[in-house]
Amino acid sequence: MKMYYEKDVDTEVLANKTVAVIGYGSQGKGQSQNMADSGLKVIVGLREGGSSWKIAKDDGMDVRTIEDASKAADIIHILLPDEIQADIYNKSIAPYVESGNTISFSHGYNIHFKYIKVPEDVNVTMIAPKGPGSMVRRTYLEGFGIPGLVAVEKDATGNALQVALAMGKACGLSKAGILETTFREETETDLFGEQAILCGGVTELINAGFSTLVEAGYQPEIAYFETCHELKLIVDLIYEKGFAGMWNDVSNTAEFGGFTRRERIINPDAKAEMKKILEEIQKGKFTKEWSLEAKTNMPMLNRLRELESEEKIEKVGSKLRKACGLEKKAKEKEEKVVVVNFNKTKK
Ligand SMILES: NC(=O)C1=CN([C@@H]2O[C@H](COP(=O)(O)OP(=O)(O)OC[C@H]3O[C@@H](n4cnc5c(N)ncnc54)[C@H](OP(=O)(O)O)[C@@H]3O)[C@@H](O)[C@H]2O)C=CC1
Ligand SMILES: CC(=O)[C@](C)(O)C(=O)O
Ligand SMILES: [Mg+2]
Ligand SMILES: [Mg+2]
Repeated sequence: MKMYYEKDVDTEVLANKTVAVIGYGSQGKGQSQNMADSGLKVIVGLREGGSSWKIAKDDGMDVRTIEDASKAADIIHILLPDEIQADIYNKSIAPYVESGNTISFSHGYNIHFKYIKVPEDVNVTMIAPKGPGSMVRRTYLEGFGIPGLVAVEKDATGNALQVALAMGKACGLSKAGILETTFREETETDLFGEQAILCGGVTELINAGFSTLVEAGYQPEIAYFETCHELKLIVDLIYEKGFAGMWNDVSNTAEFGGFTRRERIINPDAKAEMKKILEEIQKGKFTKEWSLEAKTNMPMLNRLRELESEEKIEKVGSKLRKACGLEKKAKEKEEKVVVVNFNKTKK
């Protein structure tokens, strides 16, 4: 399918249109600020009394209730947690959706698994950054951006793709490129990626390496630097120059050892398990499990969060990141967010 870059996208289609971003969390904050800084008319829909309300206000955003924002919008971009989108949509958005509006997402989950049903005369689109919300904003301010995905589930107005692409360009995604996909493909690959590689697989790999060294009697600090801290530096090389670029930059010793031992770690059993995880996503097993968990106040997720915070690597890592000022630097990066369009820096 097609890749779209800056030159391929015209934001004129959004001239005089109002985009209501519902939610001001990881994605909502970054995307709203980027779109506002790109000159779009952005309003933010939130629940009054929630913590985001003040944050968005302090950032200079036009903040309204979800209902009022939905009423005023031509495009309603839903950036709420996936597990609550359907309830909020049915209660606070659907009553105000008008013919010719666009309902937009950054993950296909609720449309693909049919939790949200949109009227026939309304566009259903997705513009999904392939990265965390904080990086959507940070890379935009650095004059670049992260890649994105675009999909159209329903084109009621005849220009749904152009609307979604224009939002992507305003979010800063078309510099790195926006790949056309489908709601099914984005949903299944995103769930697979975050479970098997990006969030689940990588933390388990790191922790297994860390505890192997600590249990063998090495200092926890050296285990942390070796298996966690340095991983970013290695992945940065892969991000910039591919596997070959990384292998070229590391020592021959690391290259020989890495090539000859890696398949003993990520072995055929690991690959077979990845296929099973993908199948559970495709067949709806994961979404059933997650829906039940979300409906019952997330007992398992809360317990797993607790156990994770008690992991030795978290304690050792936090101590080291604090001691070298890394945690402070990361916080400053988050706070140094300038909402250029309103010529305001965060108070
Ligand atoms: N996180 C990421 O990096 C990525 C996320 N996505 C997708 O983007 C979408 C948004 O994800 P993300 O940004 O992580 O979401 P967050 O969990 O960060 O969303 C938090 C926002 O949702 C609001 N919210 C939470 N609960 C409720 C509620 N019950 N009623 C009203 N508002 C509520 C919060 O407001 P309050 O302060 O009032 O609680 C806050 O503004 C999802 O579809 C996700 O899959 C896509 C790519 C990457
Ligand atoms: C950051 C991202 O792309 C994820 C992992 O898919 C998500 O947060 O859902
Ligand atoms: Mg993702
Ligand atoms: Mg995801």
